[in-house]
Amino acid sequence: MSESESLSPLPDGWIKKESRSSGRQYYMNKYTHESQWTRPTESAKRPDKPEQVHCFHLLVKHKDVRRPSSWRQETITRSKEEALQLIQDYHQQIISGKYNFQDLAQKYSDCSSYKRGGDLGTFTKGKMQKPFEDASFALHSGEVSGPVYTDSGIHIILRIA
Ligand SMILES: O=C(CCc1ccccc1)N[C@H](Cc1nc2ccccc2[nH]1)C(=O)O
Repeated sequence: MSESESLSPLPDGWIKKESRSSGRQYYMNKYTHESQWTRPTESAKRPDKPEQVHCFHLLVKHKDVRRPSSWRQETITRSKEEALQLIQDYHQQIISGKYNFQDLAQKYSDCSSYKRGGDLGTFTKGKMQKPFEDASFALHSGEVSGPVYTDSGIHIILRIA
């Protein structure tokens, strides 16, 4: 390392460390914790902000789901076909503008999020069941999905952000 390099300050976001095994100096990116032997010449890169979405959903369970019970019905007995018919009715009422998404979710959703009109808050990838995640991230803000099938039942999803 030249004289000038050792005197110049480290670029932003780097920490100088010493290897326990070899005693050699190395440099660690304080944002990603990645390390390198060579002295950095540019500021440390920050990880991309993980993409996240904010969604509401209305869930209709049926007798074959993982937990066939909800605040609405202790033992859910409707068939998958009956659940789909209900979801299609709700979907039609929402896209026609006849009813507000949150009002229907608050009245009819079989998920505990009914208390907040179906609001699930924001989430990144890796948090929700895959079909739900794929549908959510495929929506544009303000868009309502068609029927989405998960182990919990049949959902319609509204993405707001
Ligand atoms: O797992 C929950 C709680 C979901 C929740 C997330 C964030 C805030 C509030 C609730 N409820 C299940 C039904 C259920 N299964 C889901 C699968 C994907 C998204 C939402 C879901 N809701 C159930 O009640 O059986």
